[in-house]
Amino acid sequence: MEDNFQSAYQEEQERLNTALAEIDRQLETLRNTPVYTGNDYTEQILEDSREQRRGNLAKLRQEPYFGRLDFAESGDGVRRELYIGKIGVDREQVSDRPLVIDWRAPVASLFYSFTGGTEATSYESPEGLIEGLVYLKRNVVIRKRILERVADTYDREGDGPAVSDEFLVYRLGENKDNRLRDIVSTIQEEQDRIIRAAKNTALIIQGVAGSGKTTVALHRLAFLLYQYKEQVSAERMIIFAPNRMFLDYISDVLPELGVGNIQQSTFADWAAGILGLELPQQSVMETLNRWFEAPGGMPEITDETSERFKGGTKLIGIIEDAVRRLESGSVPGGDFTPWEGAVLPRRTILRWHNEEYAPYPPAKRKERVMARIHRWIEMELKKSPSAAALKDRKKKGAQREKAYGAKWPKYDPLAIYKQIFRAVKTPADWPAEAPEALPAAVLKETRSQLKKGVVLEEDLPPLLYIHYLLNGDEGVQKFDHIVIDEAQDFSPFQIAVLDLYVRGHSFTILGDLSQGIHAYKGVHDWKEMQSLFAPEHTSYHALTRSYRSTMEIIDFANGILSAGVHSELLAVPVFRSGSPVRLIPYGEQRESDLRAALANLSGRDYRTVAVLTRTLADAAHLYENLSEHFDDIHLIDGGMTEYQGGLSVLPLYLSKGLEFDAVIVADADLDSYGETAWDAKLLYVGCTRALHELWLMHNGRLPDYLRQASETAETASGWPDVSGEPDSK
Ligand SMILES: Nc1ncnc2c1ncn2[C@@H]1O[C@H](COP(=O)(O)OP(=O)(O)OP(=O)(O)O)[C@@H](O)[C@H]1O
Repeated sequence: MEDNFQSAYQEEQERLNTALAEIDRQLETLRNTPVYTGNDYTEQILEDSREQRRGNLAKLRQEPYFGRLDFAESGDGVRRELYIGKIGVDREQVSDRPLVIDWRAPVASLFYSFTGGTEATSYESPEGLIEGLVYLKRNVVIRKRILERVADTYDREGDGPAVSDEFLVYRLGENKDNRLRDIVSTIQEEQDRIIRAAKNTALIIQGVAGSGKTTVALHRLAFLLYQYKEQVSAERMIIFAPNRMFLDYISDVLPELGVGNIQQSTFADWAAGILGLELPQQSVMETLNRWFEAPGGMPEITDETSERFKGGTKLIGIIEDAVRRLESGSVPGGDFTPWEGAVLPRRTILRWHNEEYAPYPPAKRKERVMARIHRWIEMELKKSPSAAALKDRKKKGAQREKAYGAKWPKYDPLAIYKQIFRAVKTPADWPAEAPEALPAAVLKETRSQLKKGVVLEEDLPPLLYIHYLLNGDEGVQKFDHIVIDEAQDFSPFQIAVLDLYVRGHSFTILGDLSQGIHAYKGVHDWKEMQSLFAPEHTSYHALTRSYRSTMEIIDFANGILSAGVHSELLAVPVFRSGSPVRLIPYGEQRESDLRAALANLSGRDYRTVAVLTRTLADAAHLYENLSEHFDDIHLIDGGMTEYQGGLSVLPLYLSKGLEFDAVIVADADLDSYGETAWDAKLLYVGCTRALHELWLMHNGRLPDYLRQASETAETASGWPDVSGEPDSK
């Protein structure tokens, strides 16, 4: 075994030497090629491509590839060694194999989809299905040109028929810093299928916590850019994430994959940008406060809860009705008379509006009709009998044209939205009462909020829809693809609106219903989203394996899911064992116990440790105390734009999407968490943030689901033994 390993290592070292020498040579040649600065277009294109290759080779000379796959096609049966890296490189001499194959290339898919066995396997290539035998799947870790590790995960001539998880487990055992990383060397088969799925479908992915949803979405973008080079561009792709700090947390993955310029935004920022509204961050924080900081837990949610109603599709009908109503009475009454003696009959204007410009949306129609009127005035002016008359008519005409334009309805989304909620005077031909379909509570709340001039996050989808109905998509650059992360917190209305801004329903929608802690606005069942698309335009996938946490943590989190969330979407752990989950009752002093817990965990080899509290107010209070004792400690609130890693104190609901080497859940007891499924979801989110260590601190009165979880999973009670010996339940 040792000999095999030695020879594999030696073989890879030799191959690495050859590959590095060739990459260095190619880079040298390119660097010696004078940079073209002239105006010849073809030369400029060639220079761009040389510049890109210079950049790629400079990266590759540090870490040229990460995997090797030996594959023999059924046709000629010749075993070929294929080296797979983040970027493909051709050889200097033309050959049947590139020096490095891009991980996104069709043949590289075998590296991920092959799950073992001795049977022939196949992959889809542009020439059709290619069959053959896999002989070897090998992971090769190269850092800064040094070969650090060689691990075979499958060897046809070796002992086992299956692909081993050993290398994956080694990778998962590493500590994390303040950024999410790429996983190209260990993408798993179920993830690969999503990454490589065809572009023009709304993919809906339910994935348990830690199943790699965010990571997979980012890799999928890199894949789509490679596979559909001619059809998509990075600038026309967008990823929506829950907050700006999360965007910062994921911001390294795409550049690591050699992909730049993909737009990244929160829905609120993007929508406010299109609407030209200044949506204060304040309003996002207010929503969080209302739901998460309320004393006594989350307020009750019904279909008439404002966020939920405004996120549902019932409002669509009300909006369409209002816009139609406005439009039908839009052409002002009476003929248009720019000066005495010149008359443009209303029936002519109506013909332009209702017939000639009928295909345009209302705001564009108005624009066109007004432009036509302007041209008509200019023609009429030519008939002026004298220069003095011309001057007089010009002045009058301009004034009356302006006045006539002002008589049209104001095609402003916010103005119309206010009219729907009767927060301003409505047009004369509208009923005095607001539409019956608007629930009384939503009407009252929204009316008073709009009267104060406040626009909330929940108002953005309806406002955008009105904007779209008024202006259509003329002049709008549609997206080639949209990724929505944490999609369980998106409403169906948000998705319906986004569908208007993307070509070919090209979506990757990822989320986890068990983490649906924003139930007041999000979906409760993926069918709510699926039903927005024709069946042939959507497909559903489930990711059930969880990669983030140790088996002990996953078992414990599964216990919360079964007993508290009553969900069957349990996670399947990768076989990575660690310390038991620890439940620690507070002694005399809560804060000094939390301090001691943090001191213990941060004293180890971990890079990120978090204390999760029930509310932001708790987090702020605790932070004040802890910051006197710890240097590199940060308080995370909803307005943060950057995630710094190290030690963090944050309310549990803001930890969604993030991960930490070790997590301390403060106050995991009935004083802070009730027995409801929502409380259980909150704790599920918190517990699944931990990679290696999870400690729950409490006052002895645990919610029932936590008690049950602690009985079914491997847990330890109390402080760790100073001797480091494993301790009992
Ligand atoms: N195939 C893989 N190889 C190595 N690491 C992986 C793999 N898949 C996921 N991971 C790791 O698992 C962790 C969780 O990934 P990610 O945050 O993308 O999951 P998620 O499903 O979005 O999680 P959550 O919903 O809980 O926020 C990350 O550290 C990621 O690097």
